[in-house]
Amino acid sequence: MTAVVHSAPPLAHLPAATIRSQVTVPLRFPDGYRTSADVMTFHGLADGREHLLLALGEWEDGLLDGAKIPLVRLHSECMTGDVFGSERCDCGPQLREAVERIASTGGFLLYLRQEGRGIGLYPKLDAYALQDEGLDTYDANLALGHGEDERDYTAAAQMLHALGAPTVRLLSNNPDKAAQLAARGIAVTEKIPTGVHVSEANSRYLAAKRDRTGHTLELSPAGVVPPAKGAAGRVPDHAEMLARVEAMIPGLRARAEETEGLRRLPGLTVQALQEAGVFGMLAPVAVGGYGMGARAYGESVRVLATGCASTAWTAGHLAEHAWMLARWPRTVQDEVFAGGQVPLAAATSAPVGAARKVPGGYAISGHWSFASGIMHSRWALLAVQLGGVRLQALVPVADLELLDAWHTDGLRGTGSNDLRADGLFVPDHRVADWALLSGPDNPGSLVHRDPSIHTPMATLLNLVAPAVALGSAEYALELFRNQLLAPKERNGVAVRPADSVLAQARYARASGAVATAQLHWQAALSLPAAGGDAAGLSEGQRASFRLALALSAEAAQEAVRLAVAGSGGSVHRLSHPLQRIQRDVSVLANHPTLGIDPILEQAGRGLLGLGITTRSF
Ligand SMILES: Nc1nc2c(ncn2[C@@H]2O[C@H](COP(=O)(O)OP(=O)(O)OP(=O)(O)O)[C@@H](O)[C@H]2O)c(=O)[nH]1
Ligand SMILES: [Zn+2]
Repeated sequence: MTAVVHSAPPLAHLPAATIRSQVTVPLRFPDGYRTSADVMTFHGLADGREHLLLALGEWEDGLLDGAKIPLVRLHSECMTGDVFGSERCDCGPQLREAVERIASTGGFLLYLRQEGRGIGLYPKLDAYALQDEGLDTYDANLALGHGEDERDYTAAAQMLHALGAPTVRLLSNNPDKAAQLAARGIAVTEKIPTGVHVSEANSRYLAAKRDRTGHTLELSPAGVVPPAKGAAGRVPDHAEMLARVEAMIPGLRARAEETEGLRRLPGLTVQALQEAGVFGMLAPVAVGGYGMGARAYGESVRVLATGCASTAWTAGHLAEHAWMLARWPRTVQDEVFAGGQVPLAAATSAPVGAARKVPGGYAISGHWSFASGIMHSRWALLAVQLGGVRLQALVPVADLELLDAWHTDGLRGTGSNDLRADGLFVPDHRVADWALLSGPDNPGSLVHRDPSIHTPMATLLNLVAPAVALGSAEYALELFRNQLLAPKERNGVAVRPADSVLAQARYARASGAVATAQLHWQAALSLPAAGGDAAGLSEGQRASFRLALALSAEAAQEAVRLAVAGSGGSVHRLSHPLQRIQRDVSVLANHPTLGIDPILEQAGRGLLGLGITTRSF
C-alpha cells in the first residue's frame, strides 16, 4: 500500500489549542433516536479548519478526572453519507451508531472536516466515477494524483488535549487513527471496532478497507450479505443445526455489550444468523426453509442464549414469524418468499389495533408495542380487531411509523420498538383471520408437507422465553464457575474463591437450580404438546406443557440470582456479562408467555379437570 506518511510533530511542538465556545444542541435522528450534545469549537487548530467536538452522555462525570476513560470516535466528514444517506459507504450508519454508543457510556465524537479522506468533496465524487469503472477506493485516489488517505489527526489530538482527555478508548476499525493519536500524545487504551454496516452498494468499499488498509472488519469472503439459505445450501439435521448455532457463541458473547448499546442486533450477528440458516429453521422446505419442529427450534434458541439473550430472543421470533408467513394463502407466500429468501418479519399481538373495511381491503389504525426484530424486518404482522373478530394484517415496515420506544433495562438488543399506523390501507389478500392462521388447519397447511406447519402458533411462541431463560442460566453458571476457580491475589498469596466453603455451597445450589430448569425443559419438550399435534391433546397434557416451561424459567431465574449473589461486586460493572444476564432474565420473567400467576391458574384448572378457560393456553 502506498501510505501517505504523516510525520508527527514532536509532542512538545504540538501547538496548544483552546476551547473557543460550548453550546448544547439537542439531536434527533431520522429513526427517532434522540440525545443531546455539548458542541465545542476551538482556537488554534493546526490546519485552521472548523472541526467540532460533540461531548455526549455523562461526560462531565468522571471522564475528565481520569476516573473513567472516555469512548471517543474520530469521524471524518462525509457529506454524501452523513447528510444524504449514501449507500456507497458506511459513514451514515457509523455516525448514528457512534452517537448512541458514546452517549450511553459518556465520551466524545470528533467531527473532522476531512471530506473524502482529506482530498475534498469534488475529488471524492471524481473518485466514485473512477470506481464505477473498476478501480477500488484507494487506487481511484491515486489515479487522481492524491494519496490513498490524506488525513492527519493533529487537530484531533489538539482537541482532546485542550479538553483534558489525554487517554481514550477509540471506536474505530482504522489502525491509522490509533497510531496517529498515539504519536501525538493521546494514549489509546482500547480499540473498539464499530458495527459492520454492509449493504450491496458498499460491500466492495468495505472489502477494500479491510484488505488494503488493515481495517478490522469481519466480512463474509466476498464482502456481500449471503442469501438466507443455509451455508451449505441444503437442509441440515437437528445435530448440524445445533453445531451451527454453537459455533456462533464466541462471537455473540464478544458482541453482547455492543448489542445492548445498539439496541438491535449488530450487522455481523444478523449475517451470522443468516449464514447458519437460523431465520429459515422453521419455514417449510418448499419456500427455502428447513421445516424443523419444536425440539430443534427450542434447543437452537436455548444455545443462542448461552451467547447473547437478546440475539436468541430476536432470532427465535424472526424464525417463528417466517414460519407464520408460510401459514398464509399461497398468493402471500409467493410475494414474501420470492427469490428463495426467507422473509424477516416482526409480529405483535396485544395491544391490538383496529381495522375498518374499505373497497379492496382494510384501513388499519393502531399503536403496537414490543415489535421484537423490527429493526431487521421488511414486514410486520399486526394484530387488528374488526368487530368481534381478531385479524392479522401483513404490512411492509416502510408503510408504518416506527417509534423509538425500546429503552429498557434488559433484553435491550432486541430493539422491540413500537409501530403506529393511522388509516393505513392494507389490501384484502394481506389480511387474514387470526384463529385460522394460528390453528392446525391454516391455509399454508394445504400447501406444505412439513409436519410442523400444523403446529399451533402458541406452542412455538411459548417456547422462546423459557429457552432464552435456560440458555442464559447455563451461561451464568459457567461464568460463576470461572469466577470461583480463578486465582486472586490477597496479601501476596494466591487464593481461589472456590476454596471457601460458602462458595462451594453457593455453587452447588446454583448448579441444582440449573439442573431443575433443564429437567423441566426436557420434560416439556418430550410432552405430546411439543409434538405439534394439537388435536387429541388432553387439557391435562396442555397444562403440563405450560407448567413445565414456566417452572423451568423460574428455576433458571433463581440460578442466575444465585450466581450473581455469589460472584462479588465486580459483576455489577456494565461490562460484566452476569449483570446483563440478570437484567435480561428478569425482563423475560415478565413476558406474557411466562407470567407465572395466570399460568399456575390455568395449569391448575387443566390438571384438576375444571376446564382451561384461556383459548391460546
Ligand atoms: N476519497 C474517497 N473518500 C471516501 C470514499 N468513501 C468514503 N470516503 C471518505 O472516507 C472517510 C470515512 O472515514 P471514517 O468514517 O473515518 O472511516 P475509516 O477511516 O474507514 O475508519 P473507521 O470508520 O473509524 O473504521 C470520509 O471522509 C468519507 O468521505 C471514497 O471512495 N473515496
Ligand atoms: Zn462516507
